[in-house]
Order: sequence, then structure tokens, then C-alpha cells
Amino acid sequence: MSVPDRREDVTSARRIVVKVGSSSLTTAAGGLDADRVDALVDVIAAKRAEGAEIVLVSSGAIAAGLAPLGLDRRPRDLATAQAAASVGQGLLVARYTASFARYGLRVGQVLLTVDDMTRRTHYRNAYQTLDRLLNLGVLPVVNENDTVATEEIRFGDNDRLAALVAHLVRADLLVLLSDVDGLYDGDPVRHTSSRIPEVRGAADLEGVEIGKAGRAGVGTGGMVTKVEAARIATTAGIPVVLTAARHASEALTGKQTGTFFHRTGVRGADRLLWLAHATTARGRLVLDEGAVGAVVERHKSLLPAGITAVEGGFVAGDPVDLVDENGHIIARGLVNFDAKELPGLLGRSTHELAREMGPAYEREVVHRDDLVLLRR
Ligand SMILES: Nc1ncnc2c1ncn2[C@@H]1O[C@H](COP(=O)(O)OP(=O)(O)O)[C@@H](O)[C@H]1O
Ligand SMILES: N[C@@H](CCC(=O)OP(=O)(O)O)C(=O)O
Repeated sequence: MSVPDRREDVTSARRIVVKVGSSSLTTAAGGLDADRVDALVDVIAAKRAEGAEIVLVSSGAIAAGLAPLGLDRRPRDLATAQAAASVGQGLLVARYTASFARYGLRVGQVLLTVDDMTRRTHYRNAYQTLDRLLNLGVLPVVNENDTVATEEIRFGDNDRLAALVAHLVRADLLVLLSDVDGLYDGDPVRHTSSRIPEVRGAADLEGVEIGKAGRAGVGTGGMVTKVEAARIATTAGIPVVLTAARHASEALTGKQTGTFFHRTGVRGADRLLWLAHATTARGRLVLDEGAVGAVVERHKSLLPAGITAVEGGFVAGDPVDLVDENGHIIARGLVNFDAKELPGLLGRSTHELAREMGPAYEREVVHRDDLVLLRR
């Protein structure tokens, strides 16, 4: 297979998702740094002027809310973090609105939750809204909806969110901007560590010490979530540039900067990428051998007849893991029944259930369109 040329992948990109981390926009002590926001906006506006469509995934809501609330570091408890995000998100978007207005550009705030994105209608709706915003010439500024997300459904890191948004909007390129100018083979503060200019696949990451968030203390996932985001995007056919926010201009013009992750796969089924990478299972369904074959080999929906046990306290619409009789996870799917009602249905045919309990019981436990196979 021929290796795609990195520069061309960047310069030919028409639709680009740019993700910027808290550490590049704020300081724990000072809240939002207007100069750094303006510097980023200058670069994005220049790229827009060349005809590119840009979606900005911006962190910083929690960090921006710290100073106004008199907090001197990122809160550990969810409620205070959410309160900070509520205050900070407004300030963040106000800052972007004013800064992009210098170029006559309008921004639109888009707040997403994982839960929304895994449900078919919500997913389609999010795509349509983002696409319409772009067609209207608006620059979407995306963040997680921190104030409503609960501990279980919270994404908590915008790196993976950005990779999934890149896939959602069918972006040609994902640019991850941080306070560090790329992936290093060890802790970047050690002078013995060196930057890895490109990653062509998993083999290039062997032996690399991928660490947690840095010194500033306002970021969340560190390199772990960035490398994971790069893996999600590149396997879905989207190349990734990871560099420092101060090198945003080089990153968007195809100059050598940071770490370039080559695309390794091709675009796959939309919403299911979210289901696989963004959800936490709320329970497990144990499948007999026949059902494992039907789901894995024949890509069938899961029916009550093939389930031998139900674990967890999920409700209809929740993500659940499908496991074989040895407990190995084979798939994740959105379940159509509550955990409470499933045990009474197991092992029985859908026709029999419909006859006895009504037509609503003829439905699949997990529809094949809501199911993603997991090879672990
Ligand atoms: N192998 C590595 N290469 C580069 N940076 C690393 C590595 N391991 C850990 N890090 C840390 O990850 C930090 C970036 O993550 P984070 O603070 O979450 O940034 P952001 O707010 O931009 O998302 C860097 O400042 C760096 O200290
Ligand atoms: N939604 C959170 C962002 C969490 C996050 O991923 O932060 P970061 O590691 O700085 O990209 C916020 O706006 O504060």
C-alpha cells in the first residue's frame, strides 16, 4: 500500500476539526488568556479565508470558570467542576465570539453529550446541525455539555470527543493543539526525550512512554487521550497533526511540526464509532453459542431466545456489553428493554412473546444497527 504524503493530506483538507486544550487557553490562576485565544483565532481565520471549513473543539470551560469563582485549582468533585464549567463556558464562547468578530466571522456554540451521540436520531440531528452551520459560514465551537453530563456518561476528555466529531462531520484532518509540541518518546520535561515526528501505525508507539497531564494542572487526559484520539481518527481514515497551539499556523499549512499520525484505515459506520469508543456499558447480556454466531458471523440482531443471563441495572436505550459464556466481550449495543423486564423474556421466541404479551414484545433485544462488534 502506498503511504499517503503528509503534506498533501494537510494542504488538500477542506473540512478540518481543530481541538485546543485548556492548558493552551487558560492558566489555573488567571482564567482565560485573551491573547492566546486571539492568536489561535488569527490562525483559524486565515485558514478559513483560504476556503477551508473549520470546526473548533475547545476545552477550557472548567479552567475559565475557576478564577471567577475564586477557585485556585481544578475541582475534584463533579458538582463544583460542573458549576465552574457553567460559568466558564459562557465566558469562553463570549471570548471566541468577540475574537472571531474581528474577522467578520460568526461562531455557534454546540454542546454535546455522549448519550445523545449514540442514539440514532440525535446523532443524525447533530450531524445535520453542524453541517448546516458550516454551510451557513458559521464556525461551530464544540465542547462537551459539562453541566448535564453525569459521572457515568461523562466523556471528560475532549481529545476523543474531537476524534469522534471529526468522524461525525466527515473531516479530512484533525489537528490537536496542546501545550506540548508533539508526542515525545518519554516525559517531555526530560532532556533525553525526543519528539516523534510521525506515527504510521501501532508499531511506532511501542516503547513510547505515554504519560498523563502536564505541569499546568488545567488539562485532563495528558498524552494518553491524545494518542487514543489519534488512533480513533486514523483508523477511521482521518490523519492527525498533534502539536503546540503556538505552532497552529504551521500545522494548518502543512509545514513540518509536531507529530503527524498517518491515516491507517477507511471511514466506517458513523454512530457506531461513538458506541464503541465513547460509552460505558451499564450492564451485560450473556449469549449462548448460537446467539454469538448469529451476532458475530451473520450480523443478526440479538433476540431474547439467545440470552442466558442479564446483569446490571440498565434501562431501554442504554449501552450494554454482549458477552459469550466465558465472559469475553464480543460486542456493545443499545438495548431495547429495561433490565427488570428482560429475565422474563429469555430463551423465548419473539413470536411467542408477541402472542402472549402484545406486539411491542416482538422487538429485538439489540437491533443490529445499534450494535458494534468489539475485537479485543
Ligand atoms: N510522551 C509524552 N509526550 C508529550 N507529552 C506528554 C507525554 N506524556 C505526558 N505528556 C504530558 O501531556 C501534557 C498534555 O496534556 P494535557 O495537559 O491534558 O493537555 P491539553 O490541555 O492540551 O489537553 C503535556 O504537557 C505533557 O506534560
Ligand atoms: N469539557 C472540559 C474539557 C475537558 C478536557 O478534555 O480538557 P483538556 O484535557 O484540556 O482538553 C472543559 O471545557 O473544561
